[in-house]
Amino acid sequence: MRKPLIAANWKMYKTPKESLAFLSEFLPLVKDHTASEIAIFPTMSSLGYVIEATKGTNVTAGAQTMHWLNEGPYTGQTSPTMLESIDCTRVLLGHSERRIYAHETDDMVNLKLKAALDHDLIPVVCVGETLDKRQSGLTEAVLRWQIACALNGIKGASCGNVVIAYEPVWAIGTGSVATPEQANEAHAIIRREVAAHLGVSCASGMRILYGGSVKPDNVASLMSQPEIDGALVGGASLQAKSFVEIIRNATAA
Ligand SMILES: O=C[C@H](O)COP(=O)(O)O
Repeated sequence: MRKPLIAANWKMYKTPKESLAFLSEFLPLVKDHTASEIAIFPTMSSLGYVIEATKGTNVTAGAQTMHWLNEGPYTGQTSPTMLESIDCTRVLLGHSERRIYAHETDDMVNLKLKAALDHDLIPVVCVGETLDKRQSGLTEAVLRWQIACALNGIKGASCGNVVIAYEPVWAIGTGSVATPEQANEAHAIIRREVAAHLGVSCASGMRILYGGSVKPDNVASLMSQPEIDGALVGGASLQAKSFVEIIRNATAA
């Protein structure tokens, strides 16, 4: 049984003060929630504050990206050891906005995934096709390629905590959510590809989240699909009430 994970990706929103104001409204509203895990990925400037404020609660926090090396002359980067040093437990890897705007490649995502596993950080590896690729009938090929590259050289034994997020690029921030059936089909492709690399038992235990215009009123139908194990929420996670509604609706059925 895969426990759902509902995660907020705050992208480049919220100062530390705004992050803490969100938490003071949000944490009391979810304190008794046990039906899913809850995670927040704030900006790097807010991360330490959010980690401290969520200690001892049912909410955990993670970074939106990291480098794969422990230190070096890489201006602007944060390393896995630096995340560990502030008690960070999770990290997003290969988000399409990182792939597009920071030119992250599949090989870099693979290096980052290996580093995350070496440092016991729980990774959420993001994959997803562009509209152009979907319209050209290449969704399956893109997903299989991205998963194969990300998992290259990784052993099934170390897959326990890996989470995948399927985020069709055309659904991110557009209001054009994938239908539950489209998302379920994509998740099934991803799970089959994971099984081919890491084995069936690893794949069947792995959580695959859906991300892309998730809102309080569409999360339940997405979560009703057998292959969908949670959500990675952008815009609708920025308001505490809306994110709480998503968390509740995701596991209400
Ligand atoms: O990481 C989250 C996704 O990019 C989805 O963002 P969105 O919910 O604003 O579409």
